[in-house]
Amino acid sequence: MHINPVLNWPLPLSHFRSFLYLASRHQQQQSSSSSFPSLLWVSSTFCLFVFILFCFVLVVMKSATRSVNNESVQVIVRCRPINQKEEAADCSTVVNVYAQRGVIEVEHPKSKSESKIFTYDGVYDWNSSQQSIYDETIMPLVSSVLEGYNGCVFAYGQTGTGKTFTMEGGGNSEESKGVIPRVFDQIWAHIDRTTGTEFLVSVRYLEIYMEDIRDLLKSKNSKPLELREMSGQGVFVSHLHSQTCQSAHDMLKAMKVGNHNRTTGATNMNEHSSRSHAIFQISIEMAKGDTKSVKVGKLNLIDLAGSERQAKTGATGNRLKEATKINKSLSALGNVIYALAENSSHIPYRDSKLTRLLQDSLGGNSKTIMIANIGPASDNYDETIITLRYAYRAKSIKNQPVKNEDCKDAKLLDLQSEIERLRELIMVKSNGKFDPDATLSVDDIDADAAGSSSDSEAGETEKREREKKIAEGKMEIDELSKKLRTLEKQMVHGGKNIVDSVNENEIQLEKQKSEIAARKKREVEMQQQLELEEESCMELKQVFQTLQQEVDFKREKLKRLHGKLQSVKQEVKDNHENYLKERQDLTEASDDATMHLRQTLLILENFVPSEERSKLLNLAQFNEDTDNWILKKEKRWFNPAERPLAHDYRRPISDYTIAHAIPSTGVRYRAENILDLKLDLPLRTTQEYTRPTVCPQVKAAVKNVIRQDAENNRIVVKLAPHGFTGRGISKTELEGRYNKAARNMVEVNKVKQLPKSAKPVY
Ligand SMILES: Nc1ncnc2c1ncn2[C@@H]1O[C@H](COP(=O)(O)OP(=O)(O)OP(=O)(O)O)[C@@H](O)[C@H]1O
Repeated sequence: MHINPVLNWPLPLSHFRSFLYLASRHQQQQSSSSSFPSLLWVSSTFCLFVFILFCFVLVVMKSATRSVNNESVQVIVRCRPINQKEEAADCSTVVNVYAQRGVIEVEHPKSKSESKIFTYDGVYDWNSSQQSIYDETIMPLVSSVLEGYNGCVFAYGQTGTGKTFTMEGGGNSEESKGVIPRVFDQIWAHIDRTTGTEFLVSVRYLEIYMEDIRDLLKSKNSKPLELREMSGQGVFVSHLHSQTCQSAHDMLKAMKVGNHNRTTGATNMNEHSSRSHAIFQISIEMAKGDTKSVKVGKLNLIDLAGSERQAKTGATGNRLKEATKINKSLSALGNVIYALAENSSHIPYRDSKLTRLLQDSLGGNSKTIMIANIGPASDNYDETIITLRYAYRAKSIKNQPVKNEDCKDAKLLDLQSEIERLRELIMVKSNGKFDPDATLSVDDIDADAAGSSSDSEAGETEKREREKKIAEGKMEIDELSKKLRTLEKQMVHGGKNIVDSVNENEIQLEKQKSEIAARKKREVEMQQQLELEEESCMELKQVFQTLQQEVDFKREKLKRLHGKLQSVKQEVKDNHENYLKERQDLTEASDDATMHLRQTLLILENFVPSEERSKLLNLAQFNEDTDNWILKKEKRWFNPAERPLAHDYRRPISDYTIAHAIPSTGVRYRAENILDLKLDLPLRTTQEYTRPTVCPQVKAAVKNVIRQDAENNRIVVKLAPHGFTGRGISKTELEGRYNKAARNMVEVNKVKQLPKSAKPVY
């Protein structure tokens, strides 16, 4: 807004003021005339109108500045070194990394001239260190989270390209530490330095395995969790365990516990392949001084499972099922990226649990970094190109990060008020002498009691009762103090380790690092801008002196455009080939599933009686969400006394148990029958068995066939020199059975030729 130097008012206001001045002059001149009242009315109406217009402009400008706060998803690409397997298979390196320009070039394995070029916010080759990636890209994001923004870092790429290596690290050394442990260090270095602020840091860790959400901070067999959506909170996982941390070490411990519980497995492409998407969530609540205003920074650190082709990973059985689910959710992620990049009206977030959880990180309230991991080998050319294309598209996704200030639902506020309440309670109980660490001594109490009853002659019983009451009070205070200490422990006072951490050199170093990172980023951006401008300015710069020159220039331009057209055509062709490959993979997976289904149906139809089948069918129902058959929800008994009992277990009878057996809590007891399946007793017993009578013609026909087969040497009767009896059958009985069978097949030539000592083997 311009400032009028004369009146020193912003322009619209200065107009407003001049108008008032003119109106008053006019009023003075016309004071005697009869039109004065009407002029005053007109001028005041006009003033009001201008004022309203001015307010409106202000509001529009403010909302415009807010909507301008769009921020693109930052995309960086990291290429891992070629591995032994690839070297042994004589694969060549087809990836060239130009870090200064932020460019990745991928050569076609069969023709080097057919290379593809992609530009990103940052690119890192096989020599890049974990430290440089962190300092240059992640550190600024974590600083924003510590100011109250939401942040997200996710690693995406083909299996075995180094996502876990980048996010978690590749060993125990300091240099090999990945993004996640470095984030812990940065957060706690900040807390240690920030005086006068209280922090509440908590972590959660979950995995999405075969479209089931599992809590990684609980045991491996914990129940799958549900996704919920609430206005203001967005999409979140309900009942996910949240662990409060007091140090970087606590966070590291939580990460290790989670990693231990995470599902991994070996494939041809990676010995320790992650079979699930893992999301490590950090929440940092910050309250400055005594203010009740709390800022909350949330950070999602995501290690996605890698996309894979069955032909390369050699996945079968469970591994194949996992791969199908992984590919399905990654393809849903790809669709979301594509729709956001194309500004589509519908973004298919609901297609998978992963995309629902990433809803805020992609196109929402978050600062997001995508790390696209690729391999350099010619063998993975197709997969590398697919990853690079997705990453390129993700660059154009716009987010709207907003600082989470003055959060009313912050846990820190509850914690602070609970601590306050406990302190007051302890104060009241200890007669105004507040000291949660002090324990009241009996002598103090005795002295107190003696003082208050020195005049009266209290008996022994009264004294004992008083002592008992005092001891009870002491216990209560101890209990409250313990509770208070536990709560206080959860909250961290910033600046506690200021002496250790505020090392001038360290702070200086950190400042320099972020300056270098910002400069490097600017350089890359400028370089990219320069290249773009150079290209577009070429035509303008050209001075056409002769017609021939113009023709040459136009020909050159045509050639360039032709090249671009060819590369677009190639992209379409590649996409089509990829589509065909993906379809083939899906067909193979579907064939596998069909075969499995046929086998199961065959068993069902031939070995499971029809009434049992229909019983199962009545019990089962198909769940569209989980894409699976589940058993129908069993009946829940509101009155615990009505619940059926399994075997002779005891029914819960205590008030406490009954009070907790509310169906909504989901509490179950061992004695509850989850499925009330009644076993059908067989209609007949074995004693009632009678041999079926065989029609004599059939008997004769069978005998005939056996005889003919035996004559043609098709029946082989295995005999051993020494007899062996089966379980529960005596030797004589066995021989008797053998002789009977032999008599039945008396005509069999082979039997006739057997030595007399020969005995059968069963
Ligand atoms: N930048 C790198 N430098 C050295 N080794 C690396 C690098 N990136 C990956 N590796 C090695 O490559 C192998 C595979 O890496 P990693 O397990 O991280 O892949 P991934 O992408 O997480 O695979 P998946 O999707 O199957 O889980 C590991 O042995 C890892 O140590």
